[in-house]
Amino acid sequence: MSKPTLSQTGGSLLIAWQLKDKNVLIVGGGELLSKAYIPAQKSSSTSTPSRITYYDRRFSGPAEIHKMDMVLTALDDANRSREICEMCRKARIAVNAADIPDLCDFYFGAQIRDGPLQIMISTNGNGPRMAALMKKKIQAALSGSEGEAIDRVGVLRAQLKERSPGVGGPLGRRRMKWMSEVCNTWEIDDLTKLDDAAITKLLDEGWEKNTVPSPQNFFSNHSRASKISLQLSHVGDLIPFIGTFALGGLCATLLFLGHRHV
Ligand SMILES: C[C@@]1(CC(=O)O)c2cc3[nH]c(cc4nc(cc5[nH]c(cc(n2)[C@H]1CCC(=O)O)[C@@](C)(CC(=O)O)[C@@H]5CCC(=O)O)C(CC(=O)O)=C4CCC(=O)O)c(CCC(=O)O)c3CC(=O)O
Ligand SMILES: NC(=O)C1=CN([C@@H]2O[C@H](COP(=O)(O)OP(=O)(O)OC[C@H]3O[C@@H](n4cnc5c(N)ncnc54)[C@H](O)[C@@H]3O)[C@@H](O)[C@H]2O)C=CC1
Repeated sequence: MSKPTLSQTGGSLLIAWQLKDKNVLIVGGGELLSKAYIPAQKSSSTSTPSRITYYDRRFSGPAEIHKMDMVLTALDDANRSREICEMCRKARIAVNAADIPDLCDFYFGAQIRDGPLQIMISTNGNGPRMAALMKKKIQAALSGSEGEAIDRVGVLRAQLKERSPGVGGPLGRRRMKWMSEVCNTWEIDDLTKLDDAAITKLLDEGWEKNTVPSPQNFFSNHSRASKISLQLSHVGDLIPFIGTFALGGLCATLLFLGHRHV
């Protein structure tokens, strides 16, 4: 198998764009929109999420794209779509026109989502159906636990940064090395077992001691520790009986001594 190389025909910048606090305008979108974005929300404004505002009017001109961070057109009128793209280009707003790839600043891709895990497959406009097929192959190679594992790694990483804060420098390097080592040496299933208590333990026994325990040792200690505490609690259950025996023994001894005196 040959190593992947950068395509001679050019690629795209693949980024995870944060929509939070951004304004996105979708112009048009009948059937397409109802399938892809906001099913059945056009007719009932009460069920529209507050993040989405539906304007029941025709696109009026450049004022509509003012303050927009991104514009999508999904019209049954290709000429109007082209005009809107032109306006966006002038205003330097990123635009996507359904069905006119040549005019698009960006394309959508096939997506796999599992909690915080997002995989986008793009053929850069060459073969959308091929993107869908690649998605199936990648899905088949995933166990389904990756999203949960990444979620736990996210919590571990946040707590590590809270415990040892600061940007860059030797501490930053040490943090990155330790986190990488945890991710490299622990399997996906091991990472999913990192509940909040285990995360604290891993930071105490791993990070603080500048080591990364093997998951086998980490979890067997964990369960041995809980077995020992279980046994101790059984010993605790016996204390009343031991106490009774001791008291009985003491009484018997006193009686015996008393008898001897008589
Ligand atoms: C540029 C882009 C739109 C953009 O982002 O602006 C675009 C454009 C066009 N698609 C067309 C056709 C088909 N599109 C699909 C499917 C998908 N198309 C998607 C994205 C994109 N399609 C962007 C490029 C992405 C890339 O290159 O990787 C996916 C990945 C994601 C999504 O739709 O959100 C989604 C799969 C999602 C999934 O399964 O997960 C299928 C197959 C199917 O439905 O199964 C077919 C028929 C078979 C075929 O043509 O391959 C045509 C008509 C061509 C014609 O007339 O002949 C055009 C226009 C043109 O090419 O001119
Ligand atoms: N339906 C689908 O699955 C797909 C559609 N497309 C493409 O996406 C585009 C839209 O498709 P559909 O949603 O199916 O079409 P549609 O005909 O159902 O919806 C288009 C909508 O745009 C509105 N519109 C037209 N001119 C307008 C203007 N000036 N201002 C505001 N709204 C306006 C119309 O009132 C209509 O609601 C087409 O170019 C189509 O080829 C692409 C991929 C899939």
